Amino acid sequence: MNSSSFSSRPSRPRRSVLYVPGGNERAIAKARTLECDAVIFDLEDSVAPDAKVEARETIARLLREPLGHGRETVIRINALSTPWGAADLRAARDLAPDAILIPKVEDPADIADIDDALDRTDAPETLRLWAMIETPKGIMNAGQIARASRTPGGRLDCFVTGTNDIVKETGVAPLPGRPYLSTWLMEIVLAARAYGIEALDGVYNDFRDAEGFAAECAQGRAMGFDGKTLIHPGQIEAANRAFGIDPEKLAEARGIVEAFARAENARAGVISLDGRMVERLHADMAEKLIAKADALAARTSSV
Ligand SMILES: CC(C)(COP(=O)(O)OP(=O)(O)OC[C@H]1O[C@@H](n2cnc3c(N)ncnc32)[C@H](O)[C@@H]1OP(=O)(O)O)[C@@H](O)C(=O)NCCC(=O)NCCSC(=O)C[C@H](O)C(=O)O
Ligand SMILES: [Mg+2]
Repeated sequence: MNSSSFSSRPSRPRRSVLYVPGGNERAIAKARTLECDAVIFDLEDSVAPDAKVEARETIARLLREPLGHGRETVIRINALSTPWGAADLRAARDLAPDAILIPKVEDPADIADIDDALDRTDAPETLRLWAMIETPKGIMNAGQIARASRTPGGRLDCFVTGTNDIVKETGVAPLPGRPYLSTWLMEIVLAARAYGIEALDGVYNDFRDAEGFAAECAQGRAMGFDGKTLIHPGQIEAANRAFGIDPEKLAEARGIVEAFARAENARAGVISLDGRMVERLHADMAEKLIAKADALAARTSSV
C-alpha cells in the first residue's frame, strides 16, 4: 500500500471533537445529547490532581453504555510517567472506547509502550490510539511518530494538536490568525498525511467568541486538518459546518468518479471535464470525499 495515499486514511467524520472533563457528571450526561462527531472524556488537564481517582471512577461508571449514533468515544488518559497513567490505561481499556488519547507524545516509544501494555492484556485490535502533539519535541518528531504507526498491528490513528501546551512550552504569542503557530500546525498535518493518519486542530479557548472561532475553523480547514477539538457545546455547529461537506464539491466529486468509470476513459490517466484537467489523483480525492459523505449520511442525527 502507498502509505502516503489520501485514500488510505479512514473516512470516519471527525469534524467536531468535544472534550468533556472526566469529573463533570452533568457535562458527561449532556455529551450524550450533542451532535458532535466524537467526544474525548478527559482524565488529564481538565482534572485536578486530587480529583484524578474520582474522575476515573466516574467515567468507569458512566461510560459503560457507548455513545451510539456513530459518534466515536475517546478517553484521554494521563501519561504513563504520572502516578495515574497505568491505572487510567487499565480503566480505559476495560471501557472499550473507540480510542485512547495519549497526552504529550514526544517519541515513537511513547506509543509503543502503550501498544505493548494493551497487547499484554489482549486488548481488541479495533482499539485505536490517538496522540497529542503538543510539545516542541512532539512537533519535531511528528514524522517519526506517524511513521512508527505503519508497523503491522499499529494502533495509531489520529494526531490531536494541543495548542495550549504548545503556547505554554514555547512562549509563542497566541495571536488571532496564529501567525507564529501556523508553521508547526502544518508540520503536524504534513506528518499525519505522510503516513495516512488523521489530524485534528487545537481548541479555541474563548468559547463565547463565535466570530473568532469561525475564522479559526476556516483556517484549520484550509491548513488541511480533518476537524477541530472543542471545549464547549456551543462550538459544535460551527465546526460541523466548517469541516463538513460542500454540496457543490460533492456533486463535482461524483462527476469525476463517474467520468473515470466510463468505458472510453478506462485507460485514461487524464481527462478533460467541464473545461478542467482531471487526473486519477483527483478521482482518488473524489472517492475519499464521497466515502466521508456516505459515513456522515449513515450517522443517525437523532441524538
Ligand atoms: C469552559 C467551561 C469550564 C465552561 O463551562 P460553563 O461555564 O459551565 O459553560 P456553560 O454554562 O455555558 O455550559 C452550558 C451547558 O453546557 C454544558 N457544558 C459545558 N461545557 C461542556 C462540555 N465540554 N461538554 C459537555 N457539556 C458541557 C454545561 O454543563 C451546561 O449544561 P446544562 O447546565 O445541563 O445546560 C466548560 O465548557 C468546560 O469544562 N469545557 C471543557 C474543558 C476541558 O475539557 N479542557 C481540557 C481539554 S482542552 C486541552 O487540554 C487541549 C490540549 O491538551 C492543549 O494543550 O491545548
Ligand atoms: Mg495539552
